[in-house]
Amino acid sequence: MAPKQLNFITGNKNKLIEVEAILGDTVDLQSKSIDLVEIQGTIEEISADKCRRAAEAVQGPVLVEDTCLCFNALKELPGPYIKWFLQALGLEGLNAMLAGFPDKSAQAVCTFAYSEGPGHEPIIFQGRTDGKIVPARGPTNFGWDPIFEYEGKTYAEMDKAEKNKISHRFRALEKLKTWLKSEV
Ligand SMILES: O=c1nc[nH]c2c1ncn2[C@H]1C[C@H](O)[C@@H](COP(=O)(O)OP(=O)(O)OP(=O)(O)O)O1
Ligand SMILES: [Mg+2]
Repeated sequence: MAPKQLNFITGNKNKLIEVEAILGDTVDLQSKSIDLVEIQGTIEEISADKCRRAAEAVQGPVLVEDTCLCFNALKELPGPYIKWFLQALGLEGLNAMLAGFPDKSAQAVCTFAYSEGPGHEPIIFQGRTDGKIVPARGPTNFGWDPIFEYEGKTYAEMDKAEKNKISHRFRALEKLKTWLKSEV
């Protein structure tokens, strides 16, 4: 059964702002900031595990999301570990990682996981946007937005509405929305 309300658990306020903007009034969105432990593994394993932990933490239905930035030349690394690479190396360092490779292409991957509560298997919704890694351009308020270029503009150079029409997060939420409608 699809829920009428979603409780989005995230410690990242920029994610929440985008999710609110993309979902609009299609669903009643609640949220709670919890810093969840994240395991190592495939993208799907990490999201599902994060979802189970969130369901345990709030003892109820939850939505979580995990974002990856995959460099194709590096066999999709840093992937789910991008947060720690960004923190350690910064935007310039992420560019430098690709210095020895002609292929600068990358994929932004967003994986939502929804669970009805503790003991319920998470359902996964994934969206992907293909782009390339470039020297930083645009405002630096959200993660790696300034170095991810899609069709000539970095995410950071786009206004919010523009990013929210083509982003990995938008594409994942389209699938979530379809599921919400199909289960009514
Ligand atoms: O659209 C995005 N544009 C640019 N940067 C982004 C985006 N979305 C996530 N990010 C950054 C945040 C974090 O450095 C890493 C993902 O890590 P990730 O674990 O999914 O996010 P988080 O720890 O900040 O929040 P959460 O509490 O939901 O796990 O990429
Ligand atoms: Mg996280």
